[in-house]
Amino acid sequence: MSSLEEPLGLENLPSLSTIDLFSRFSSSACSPRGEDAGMGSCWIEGRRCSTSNSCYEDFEEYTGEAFTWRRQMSCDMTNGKTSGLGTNHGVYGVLCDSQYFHDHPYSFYCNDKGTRDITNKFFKGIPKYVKIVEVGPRDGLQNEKNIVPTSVKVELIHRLVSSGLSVVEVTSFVSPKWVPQLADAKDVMEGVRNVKGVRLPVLTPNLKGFEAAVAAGAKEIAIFASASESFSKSNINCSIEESLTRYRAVAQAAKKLSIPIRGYVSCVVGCPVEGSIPPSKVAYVAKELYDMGCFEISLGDTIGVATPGTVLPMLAAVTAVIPVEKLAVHFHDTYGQSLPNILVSLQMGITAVDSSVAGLGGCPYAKGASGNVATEDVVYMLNGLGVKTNVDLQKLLLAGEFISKYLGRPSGSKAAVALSRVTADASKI
Ligand SMILES: CC(C)(COP(=O)([O-])OP(=O)([O-])OC[C@H]1O[C@@H](n2cnc3c(N)ncnc32)[C@H](O)[C@@H]1OP(=O)([O-])[O-])[C@@H](O)C(=O)NCCC(=O)NCCSC(=O)C[C@@](C)(O)CC(=O)[O-]
Repeated sequence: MSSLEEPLGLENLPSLSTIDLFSRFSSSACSPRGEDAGMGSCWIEGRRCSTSNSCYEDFEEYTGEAFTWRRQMSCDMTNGKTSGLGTNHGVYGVLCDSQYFHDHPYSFYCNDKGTRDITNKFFKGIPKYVKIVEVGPRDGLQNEKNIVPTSVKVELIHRLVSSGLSVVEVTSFVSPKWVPQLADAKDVMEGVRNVKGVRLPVLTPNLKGFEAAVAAGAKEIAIFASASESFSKSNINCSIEESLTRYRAVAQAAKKLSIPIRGYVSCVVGCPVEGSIPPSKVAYVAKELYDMGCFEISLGDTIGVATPGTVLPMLAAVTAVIPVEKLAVHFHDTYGQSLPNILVSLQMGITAVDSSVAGLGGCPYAKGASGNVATEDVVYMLNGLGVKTNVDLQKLLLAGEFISKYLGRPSGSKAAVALSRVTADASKI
């Protein structure tokens, strides 16, 4: 059984006795900004911890939000219950507010106490807003064997931006010998020069890449280290420590130009060569990147072997050294675990999630790794949880359809496939 086929369990990980999970994630852990290494506002057990150290219950408000639903529902408001099937009848037994429903035909509004209590119990602490970092044009396409024309990449980026995504990672300034698919980085930047009001970061593996990125007009960059020694060597041809030395130079250069830097840590749970990766190693690399000045650290399950059982101790180790609001999660969906992994991450206080339209992706230097979690699936889940993303799912679906059609294969997003069937069925009625 290869390391990719073998599920990593909690028993593979070192003891986490040094990390007091309960005190860190309990309501008593609320502390003011100054006392908590700059954490500022955070979400703990459904309470918003303000800088004044006062925790106030906010979850009532959260559960009062609209839960988006893809099926039209209506209610018999005379007896407060849903009635039989028909053009104007609800089917899910949920109590509804008739005016609200009239204004929001694809939503329902829960005002049933039992529903609210159970939602409170299971989704305490989930943020109201999640920032999605779209990595499709970079992480998604970098593994494509056939070269995708620059014009298609640029069109994809425009479509993604128009769906409301506020951050779209557009390309990498890496060696074209290592990643031929992204050899047109400069031309892609030229094609998105006029895109305003969104962040368009690019990956830079060293000073050479950084200088090329800046010359091409990049306003934000990302550096990418690994928690696995073997993956670091196969991905960027140097050890972890050598990469950190390189990145310090890049960070200093970026600082001089006031260019924000995002940091990635890859293989945060498992590596194709080394198997399970200790959370302490992930925390160490993440902290080094944070101390260099990265405004956000994205924790990448590069080969998609994580489960909620391994994500939790990894996040516990990292949040012990870096404020949770400075972290993002980045899951690949090799074992179909991305959505539960994201959900548990949100419950741990994470508010930034990386994903790739149509589930494109895979790393050329992580054999067997499949695509990133699909952005459509993430948005669908967050909509269902009443968490805002500011992403228009319809427009996102069109972007996914565009690139899937170009690549000549079905979308890797389950939500996109299901929703396209719903539309096709509806058109036959
Ligand atoms: C880091 C290097 C460059 C080292 O590659 P190297 O071969 O060790 O580099 P070198 O310094 O010895 O130079 C060799 C040649 O590359 C050139 N070179 C050197 N640097 C650059 C540059 N920036 N841009 C363009 N060219 C460059 C350099 O000029 C020279 O050219 P030559 O003299 O032979 O003609 C290489 O290993 C590389 O480009 N690796 C990137 C691989 C990659 O992009 N992998 C996918 C990233 S995805 C990931 O890491 C995971 C993530 C972030 O998605 C999160 C997750 O999924 O978990």
